[in-house]
Amino acid sequence: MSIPFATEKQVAVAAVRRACLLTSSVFNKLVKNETLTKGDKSPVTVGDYSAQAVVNTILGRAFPTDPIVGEEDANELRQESGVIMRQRIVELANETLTSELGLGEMVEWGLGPGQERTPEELMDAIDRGNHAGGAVGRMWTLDPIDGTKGFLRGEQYAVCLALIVDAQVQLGVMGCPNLPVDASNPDGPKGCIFVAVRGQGAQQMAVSGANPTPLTIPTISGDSLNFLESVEAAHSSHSFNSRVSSVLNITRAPTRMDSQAKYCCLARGDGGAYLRMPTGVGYREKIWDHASGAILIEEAGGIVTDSRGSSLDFGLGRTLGENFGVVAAGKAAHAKVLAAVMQAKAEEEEEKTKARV
Ligand SMILES: Nc1ncnc2c1ncn2[C@@H]1O[C@H](COP(=O)(O)O)[C@@H](OP(=O)(O)O)[C@H]1O
Ligand SMILES: [Mg+2]
Repeated sequence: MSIPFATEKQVAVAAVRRACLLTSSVFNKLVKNETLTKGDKSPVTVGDYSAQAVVNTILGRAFPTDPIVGEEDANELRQESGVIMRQRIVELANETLTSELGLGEMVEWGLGPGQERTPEELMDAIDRGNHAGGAVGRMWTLDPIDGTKGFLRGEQYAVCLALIVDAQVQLGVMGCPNLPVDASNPDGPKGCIFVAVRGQGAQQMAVSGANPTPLTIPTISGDSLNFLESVEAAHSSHSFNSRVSSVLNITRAPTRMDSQAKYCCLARGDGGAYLRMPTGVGYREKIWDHASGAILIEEAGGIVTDSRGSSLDFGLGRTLGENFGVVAAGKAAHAKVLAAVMQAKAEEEEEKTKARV
């Protein structure tokens, strides 16, 4: 009997690995004209666009009928003002698609020497990420550089790809090129890929594929629980998390980190819980910011819900339309953390009411 999603896993790991090599090559080296600000005020770089071009090209070749929900689109690049960025993206994407990595995946997936794509093909590949999402059928979701702000600061970022079937995440692959392989040796080797397949467990490996290691979230006792949270206070309320820490008598400072690398760290026990609390009304979390992280945690033996305890619903389109925030933790810690979140919310509400009267 064949192993479910074996080909999908192989293709997704190859695509994420190439995107990791690409993004590492521009990491810390971006120059003027290689970054722009999107309509929602968030930054996007030639790294984000070219990584999406590469991953979507590989997926388009391996699974031509699968739709993709990707973070970026090529609208800005198709304008006259996007010419310089477009040229650089074409150069980076082709360098990556044609490189000979000796990984045995070349010809079949349209990779390797002589496989250059035209600028039009690469812009179309980026725009293959325009799918609206939904609850029925297969679709991939891609964040080519999650944590673009971390990427620009020279800190953490992740290439995140997941396969969703009928609204359930079945496969998640995350590449964290700047994450230490071993958290207890922060100055040691960096660059990890995390893989999870529904019912088949979670793994960490080197970007090369070497040293695959199964991951299980360790049971963390009350005293040593600590939080992982966003660096950006605009993405997740630091003050609310500190209120939750007080409820739980947590004295350790939270570990602040950009991107879904937080889920990866939680899966290997480098933190006790990931808390993401909305900072204001209106923002809806995007499916590409959570799909691969959520399956990694579940397959490593943990639980992921929103801040009200509901499961994340990946079948409502490009956003997690009905969810508010995220609470992820090992099985033993999750209920405790969720209860503390509820209590902290009630206390906050009470203080607001008192302040009004
Ligand atoms: N107001 C907001 N609230 C929550 N998340 C937000 C947000 N504005 C942007 N984001 C998302 O936060 C992601 C980064 O998360 P984190 O803070 O954990 O690193 C961004 O991903 P990109 O960097 O891919 O744009 C973006 O999708
Ligand atoms: Mg993102």
